[in-house]
Amino acid sequence: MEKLSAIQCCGGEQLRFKHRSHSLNCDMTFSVFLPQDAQKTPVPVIYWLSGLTCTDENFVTKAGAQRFAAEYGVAIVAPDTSPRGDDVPDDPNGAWDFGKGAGFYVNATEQPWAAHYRMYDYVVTELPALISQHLPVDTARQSIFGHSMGGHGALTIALKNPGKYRSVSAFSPICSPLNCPWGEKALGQYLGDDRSAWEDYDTCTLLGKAQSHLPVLVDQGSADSFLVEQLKTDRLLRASTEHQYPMTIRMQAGYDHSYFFIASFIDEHIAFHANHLLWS
Ligand SMILES: N[C@@H](CCC(=O)N[C@@H](CSC=O)C(=O)NCC(=O)O)C(=O)O
Repeated sequence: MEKLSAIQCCGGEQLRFKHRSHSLNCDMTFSVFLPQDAQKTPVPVIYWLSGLTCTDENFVTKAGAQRFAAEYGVAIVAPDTSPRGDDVPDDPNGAWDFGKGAGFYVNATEQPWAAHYRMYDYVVTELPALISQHLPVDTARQSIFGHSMGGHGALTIALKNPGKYRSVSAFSPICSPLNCPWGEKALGQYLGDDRSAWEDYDTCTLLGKAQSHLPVLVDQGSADSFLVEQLKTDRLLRASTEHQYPMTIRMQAGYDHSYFFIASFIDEHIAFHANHLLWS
């Protein structure tokens, strides 16, 4: 693991690393905020999963999360959103909602994607092992959150791995990739035509299979231009009611899909996770 940068921030450090990923078969970068407390003792960790078109840097530079992570003494790890490099296949037409920048946090089974597009394994297994080996983080105390495609990633990963994460939250998540154009485009190519294989990565379907409940917080802006066609928060509301899965879903009046929305509520999301990581 090679350290690319280290910048003092809010009493702690904003770090960036590069490493060879065996899950993704390529070189990857990721960012980590370590609070000052990490100089004394391993700290709990929250994973942030970004959305379409993002790298590890969007969240680091736009969300304003470091001040609150420092306050609660938690690390935040922000991976990239897809495999990278010249050997990694991309959308032939250069689309922004498929291929590089759009890994969808799944393990692809179809060619030519299967050799590299394994973001699920990368986030769930490889990255936690790597950071616990090299950084002062306590991966027995983990939570996960994300935005849009990353909100879908956070929710599905938490639901598929009971006991691994203490809490999950999402801003503007894609609630049911089985039922929206972004999801149909990505899962259809990464996983193939058999839609039953997609159910394993569909939050609304996974809620119906859950044997236990973890704390869930979702924020959605009412002025989000993707809400009706892509995100479909109404489906999440219906599924949580139908399957009696308790969660807090808040419609935030007037907010759009941008990082200005995330920055407006990031303090509440970090406090929510800190509550479960530090005191429960
Ligand atoms: N390029 C697109 C807009 C893409 C976009 O809005 N991406 C969002 C995530 S969308 C769902 O996963 C994002 O987080 N962008 C990065 C940022 O820093 O804002 C278009 O032109 O419409």
